[in-house]
Amino acid sequence: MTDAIVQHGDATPRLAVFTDFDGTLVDIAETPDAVSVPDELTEELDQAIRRFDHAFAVITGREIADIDRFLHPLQLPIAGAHGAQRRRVDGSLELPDDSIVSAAHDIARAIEPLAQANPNLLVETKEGSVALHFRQAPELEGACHLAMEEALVDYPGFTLVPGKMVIEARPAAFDKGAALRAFMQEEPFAGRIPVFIGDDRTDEDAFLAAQELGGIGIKLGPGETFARMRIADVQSVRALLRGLGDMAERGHLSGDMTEH
Ligand SMILES: O=P(O)(O)OC[C@H]1O[C@H](O[C@H]2O[C@H](CO)[C@@H](O)[C@H](O)[C@H]2O)[C@H](O)[C@@H](O)[C@@H]1O
Repeated sequence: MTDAIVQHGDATPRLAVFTDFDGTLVDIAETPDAVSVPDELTEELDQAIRRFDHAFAVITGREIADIDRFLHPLQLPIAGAHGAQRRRVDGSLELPDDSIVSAAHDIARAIEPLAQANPNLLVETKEGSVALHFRQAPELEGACHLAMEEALVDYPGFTLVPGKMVIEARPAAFDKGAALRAFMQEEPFAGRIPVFIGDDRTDEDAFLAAQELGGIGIKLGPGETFARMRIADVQSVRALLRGLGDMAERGHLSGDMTEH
């Protein structure tokens, strides 16, 4: 554990906690709509908000509206669509320009013929990004990458990001690290130690951002990573959030994670 987090006594470190959604707060499912959100998760997140004095946010590839639907009735601070959208603690929104939103729709239209020819592919059009899912047709991974590359030729402002059985196009100007930094400039995050927990390649920018700001990245599962710590699975993430929240409430911090 870093010196930054293990401090006891008078100098209690105050954490700003950020988590990814899919694969981190909930287990991966066959399709984006099929994820299961246990009631206890919303209760635990509600408790986390209070224990971290509202310095808690989700940074996700999904749209904000999607997370609101899954975590109803909670309305957390969220960076959605890989940071293209952001809802601050006070509820105010930063949304992408119309040109970005319409470019995402154009990219989705360009890849639609591939999805129509292969019903097991799924195009997810978001406000500012597009995902092409091949979880149910893994043999089409190469074709999906190719279709996305071709679709992006006319949109140099977009970049491709591979995820779990998905290839996504997002504006190059946004990523999860930039979203974390934006939150960290605002109350109640400012001045706290950032912790970011995620499981996927798109989370690497946020691991780096958290660590550059004096905090810690925690990677769920195997695979190369910039994160300095690892955690095993979704259940352990939820246990960690409960534990950190409990210790924040009691005024000191420690944890049960593996440094690598
Ligand atoms: O940043 P995240 O919160 O991890 O979101 C990343 C993407 O998650 C979703 O896709 C992934 O989860 C699906 C449900 O478990 C799974 O079926 C899919 O294969 C995964 O790639 C979501 O649909 C995307 O929009 C997010 O960008």
